[in-house]
Amino acid sequence: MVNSLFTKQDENLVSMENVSEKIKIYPSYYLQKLPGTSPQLFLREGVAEKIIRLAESLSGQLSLVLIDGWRSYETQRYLYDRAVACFHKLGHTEQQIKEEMPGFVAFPSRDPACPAPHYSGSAIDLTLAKGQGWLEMGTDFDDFTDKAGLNYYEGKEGLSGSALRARNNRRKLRRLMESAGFVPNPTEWWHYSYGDRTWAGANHTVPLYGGTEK
Ligand SMILES: C[C@@H](N)C(=O)N[C@H](C)C(=O)O
Ligand SMILES: [Zn+2]
Repeated sequence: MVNSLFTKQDENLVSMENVSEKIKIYPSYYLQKLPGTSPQLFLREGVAEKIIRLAESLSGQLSLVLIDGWRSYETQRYLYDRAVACFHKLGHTEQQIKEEMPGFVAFPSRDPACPAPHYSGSAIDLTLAKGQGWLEMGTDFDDFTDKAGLNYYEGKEGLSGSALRARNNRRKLRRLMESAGFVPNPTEWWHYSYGDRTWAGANHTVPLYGGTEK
């Protein structure tokens, strides 16, 4: 697939800074001083509009915390290599790593046919907050274990109070994001996308956005 086939490839990346009182930015990778990061968070214009509309619809003290949006190739490469090294250290086999990686960190591809989702500016990592506190989700951001799975708490009996809160908060984030047209990543409760190849697969259509530089 070539870039001209992405119908929204010309859309700009826009900064999410000061776009809504209901949106806070927590640039985790910049704060970790990873290569290729910046304190700003960028999304494709159409994706940004959806997120702003969603945020503005939140009631009371609820708000969105955006953790990552458009991601440079350099950052994607770093995250990928770091996760592989971490899985090796934990004793995972090559086969396990091959199977686990796509769910947790996409391959750092700039291939127009198959760009890493965040490199297209249409994938987003986020959570919900109430006042200053982030809602309980059961794991930290970028916890690359089964526990981060979107449905980890579903269908489990005898959940503790905090597990029940995490289950309900994951459901809440999912309901909000899906009703705005985003698709979730089954292995990471914080990752959603609109218009990338994951979204296209789930909607039996073609991606709207390819990879892009800032
Ligand atoms: C690394 C994590 N925050 C994330 O975004 N994972 C997905 C699978 C990705 O890298 O596209
Ligand atoms: Zn993500």
